[in-house]
Amino acid sequence: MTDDLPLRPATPDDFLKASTLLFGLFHRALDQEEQDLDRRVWEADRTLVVTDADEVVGHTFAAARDLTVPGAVLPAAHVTGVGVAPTHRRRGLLTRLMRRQLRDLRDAGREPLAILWASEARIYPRFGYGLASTRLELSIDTREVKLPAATAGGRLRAGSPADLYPELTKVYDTLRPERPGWSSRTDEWWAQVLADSPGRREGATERRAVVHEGEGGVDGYALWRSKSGWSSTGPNATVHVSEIAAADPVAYATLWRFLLGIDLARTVTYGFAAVDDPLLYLASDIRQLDTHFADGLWVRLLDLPAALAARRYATDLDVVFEVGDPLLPENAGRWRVAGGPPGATCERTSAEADLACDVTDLGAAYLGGTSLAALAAAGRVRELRPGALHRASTAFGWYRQPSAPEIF
Ligand SMILES: CC(=O)SCCNC(=O)CCNC(=O)[C@H](O)C(C)(C)COP(=O)(O)OP(=O)(O)OC[C@H]1O[C@@H](n2cnc3c(N)ncnc32)[C@H](O)[C@@H]1OP(=O)(O)O
Repeated sequence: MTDDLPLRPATPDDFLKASTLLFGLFHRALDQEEQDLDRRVWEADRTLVVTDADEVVGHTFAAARDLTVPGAVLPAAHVTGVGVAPTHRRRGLLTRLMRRQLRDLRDAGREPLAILWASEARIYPRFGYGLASTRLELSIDTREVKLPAATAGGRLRAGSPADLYPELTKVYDTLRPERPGWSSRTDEWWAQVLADSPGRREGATERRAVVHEGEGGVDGYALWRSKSGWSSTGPNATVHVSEIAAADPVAYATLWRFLLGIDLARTVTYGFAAVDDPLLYLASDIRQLDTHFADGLWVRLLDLPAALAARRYATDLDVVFEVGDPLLPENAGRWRVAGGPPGATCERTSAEADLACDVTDLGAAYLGGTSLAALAAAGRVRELRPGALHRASTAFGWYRQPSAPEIF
């Protein structure tokens, strides 16, 4: 019986078996270079495994990183590497792993929330994860899209990510505290972002970097690779952008002008455009960006009052939520969130509830991107006092949409 299989915190000895399991589950040939990089971020004491005899047949890891949320940067458990062996699937092992992980994280008290990227969007809502950020995947026809002409100077400098590493990290760290959805990166996590083993390239070049230097120094960068292509009508290469970040509009437009202008390329792809990405408003023809809407970060509140008191709100609010949370009953019940832009409190109350929802919905609304009003329109949040939804939904919003630049 699978239910009897031991589930326990990992030890360093489990890494190779767990890593081999995960390469297989994601249909990837084992890649030594990547496995070495994974080992650098993997923490045994934040990992759970299920074993069967000598084999690891289930795994989940919660990396300790910070996440930017509206108006704050908080510790967040970055859940990743979730998998169950095909020989053991659909017998409840994921359910056991998720339940135990939520309980352990909550009891440890280090992080008020957990986040993840889902391999399949149907998997995690049942564990209280709500869809908190979305993104646009772009496939841009470079001949059809023009950007406004450059209005200011600035210089582009190209190089390898390794050569430009200090500049990349500096720009990222400058921008990170303002962007809900961005995660802190140690050198080890940067190595994941820049991972570039030949097995990853799918016929494209190695990863390249370009930085923009404004008057005050480097203020933007892009990471990209390209893939050769020829058609009967001529050159048909593709530029794949993996990350682009800039501190100001000049740098951002200049980097995009560069990427869209690379000779012999006809298409530029980018999978992580924010749903309010400036490129949507810079491009001469938005349709030619060929946008495809996709899910991003899923958020799970571990400690509901701590999480709701830690973020900032766009307007004053005073609202009582009736919350359901079957997996972490400490979060269930009635909570009053009161305050405004400088800060809010979240306390248990016996007052009548204004809104009723599941913890999944508060996770979805947490980064300010998914509105409580939209969730109510979907029948997931219920308004119990007229007017409460309008006010709470406005307060939970934010001046920019969350956007997560990296699948961890
Ligand atoms: C954050 C991340 O790391 S995302 C990566 C997730 N991992 C993968 O996608 C790798 C390949 N897949 C797997 O390893 C496994 O199939 C898992 C981990 C997705 C599921 O593990 P299992 O042990 O089979 O899940 P378990 O038996 O606990 O299923 C729990 C419930 O979720 C449902 N479920 C599980 N996986 C899926 C899925 N891929 N699609 C839809 N429903 C699913 C089950 O049907 C079950 O529903 P029920 O309770 O109504 O019967």
